[in-house]
Amino acid sequence: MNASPDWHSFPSSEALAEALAAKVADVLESGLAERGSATLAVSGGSTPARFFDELSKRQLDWKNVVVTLVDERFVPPTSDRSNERLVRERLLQNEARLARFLPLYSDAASPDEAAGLADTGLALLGPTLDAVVLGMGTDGHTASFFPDAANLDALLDTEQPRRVVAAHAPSAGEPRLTLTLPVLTGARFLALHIEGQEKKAVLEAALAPDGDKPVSAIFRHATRSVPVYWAG
Ligand SMILES: O=C1O[C@H](COP(=O)(O)O)[C@@H](O)[C@H](O)[C@H]1O
Repeated sequence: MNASPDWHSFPSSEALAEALAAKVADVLESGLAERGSATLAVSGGSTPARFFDELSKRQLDWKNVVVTLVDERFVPPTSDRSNERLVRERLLQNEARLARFLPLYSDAASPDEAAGLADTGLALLGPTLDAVVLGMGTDGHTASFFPDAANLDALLDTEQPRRVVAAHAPSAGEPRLTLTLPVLTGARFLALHIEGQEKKAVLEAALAPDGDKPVSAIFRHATRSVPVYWAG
């Protein structure tokens, strides 16, 4: 299916962060009410920090929420490139300090071994994540689906049995660990959070009928409409 983007545009990053935090908190609240626990996978990079600040202040039964990452750089959490570090510093604070965190990174001998360990951990969260918030780079990558990833076909395989795999792409800077396409598109709530005119133009091109960026695959294979949270 080709999921239509559902644009939510905001005049500022602050307004976006508040609205996205309210929506994600609602989704987690529903998961908690229906199943007694809820799962959330968030992206790293520079965009989500304000959203994390807002979400961390929401009143929820956080001790029954598991937070994990959409993708991670193969660096320890002490690195300023670590997505885990960002989540610990900006999301697992305030009310959300009680949430459990499932890292993708581990001190394994290789990214592939770390991905195997993270895959086992993710399986314990059940087949369907409650909420996933993706980001996107100006090259059209989302998660760690980089256009030049050597294993892009495996990352974007709709039948991929693994939940987490390693990604090796020269443009990524370091090896990555990433959730795979079926885990992301199968989430009960899946949103894309982008900011700025440049990313808007990249996404519009990716969503054109001939769009062929990694992020295009998300919309092509999502099972329901994907809200795009955008601030100019
Ligand atoms: O490398 C990454 O980049 C994307 C986008 O990051 P941003 O800095 O442009 O917001 C992010 O979604 C992904 O999680 C991260 O690992």
